[in-house]
Amino acid sequence: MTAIETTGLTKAYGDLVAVDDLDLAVEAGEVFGFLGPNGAGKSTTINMLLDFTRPTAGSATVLGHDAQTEIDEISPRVGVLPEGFDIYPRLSGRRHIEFAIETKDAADDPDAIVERVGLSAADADRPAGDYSKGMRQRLATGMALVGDPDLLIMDEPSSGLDPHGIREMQDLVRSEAERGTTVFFSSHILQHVEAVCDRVGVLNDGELVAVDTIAGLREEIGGGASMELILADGAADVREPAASVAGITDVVASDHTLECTVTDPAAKADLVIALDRAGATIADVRIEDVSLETLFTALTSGDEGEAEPDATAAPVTASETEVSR
Ligand SMILES: Nc1ncnc2c1ncn2[C@@H]1O[C@H](COP(=O)(O)OP(=O)(O)OP(=O)(O)O)[C@@H](O)[C@H]1O
Repeated sequence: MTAIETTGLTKAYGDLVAVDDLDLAVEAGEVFGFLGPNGAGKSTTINMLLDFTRPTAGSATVLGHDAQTEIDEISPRVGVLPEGFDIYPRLSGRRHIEFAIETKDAADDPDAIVERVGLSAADADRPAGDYSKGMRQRLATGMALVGDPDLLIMDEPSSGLDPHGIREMQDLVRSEAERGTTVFFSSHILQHVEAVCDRVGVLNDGELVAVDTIAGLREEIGGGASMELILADGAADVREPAASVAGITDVVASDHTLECTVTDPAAKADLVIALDRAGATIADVRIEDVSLETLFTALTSGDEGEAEPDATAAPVTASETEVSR
């Protein structure tokens, strides 16, 4: 069964087409990453799935029901972690959870939910207005989990979380998926998506530019790994035999180092065999996959096929790679 299916889903604001003819299918039980740079149309898509916004054209079904005409069938079975969640500053965290339980007419234990999202019992008693951004995000996640939803829609769930919180959120997504929940996870931070998602859909300027596993996307972009070999007797003499291996390009020899680009994964072994036959003694080998940043820059800037390997990619700031325009 498909948990989410959109057909020609389109939303225009005047001349601006925020979501353009989107055909997307997310299978039940899947953790699906919805990726794209700022302004790509992710939130607009989510808003149409939840009938917060009406499409200009096309349609969507959620859990088998039409998102526009059967939202009352959908809402009780969906947990939503919205982007920019509003709190009631004077109400405690626990009261927020209790409120969500009452609204959904669910039977959850508020303390169990508080614990599940990593808030302490003492924090749960504090007014939510005093919470840090990360604590608010945990609270919003807890409210989304109320009623054991079949589908969890998370809009930038790692927003405001520290690295420890991000790991906990990823564990939580995995454990929800193990319970059979479908998770639709929107983000512009690639590592967060790669860590938890079975497949990703990449949105750019309102259009879906790719749907695949991260490994599949890497392959689609051209394999593009880089390989560096250290040769005991120097690299100059084996440049030619290396360059003649199918799937090996851009061979550069300097001193004892041979660097090249691998466009076909099978060529790595062929290169080692070719160098051995040419009499080279390989002292070390280093292989780098295409970086996520390079991969998504290629997907979202229209430079498909020009992905560069990690070794030559621009330095990544902090520990995150973001899709940026
Ligand atoms: N109510 C609105 N009126 C006019 N334009 C809008 C409206 N809502 C969204 N847009 C525009 O639609 C485009 C897509 O916005 P959207 O919020 O869906 O992107 P996003 O992928 O969720 O971005 P982000 O990662 O920054 O949250 C943007 O150009 C945005 O300015």
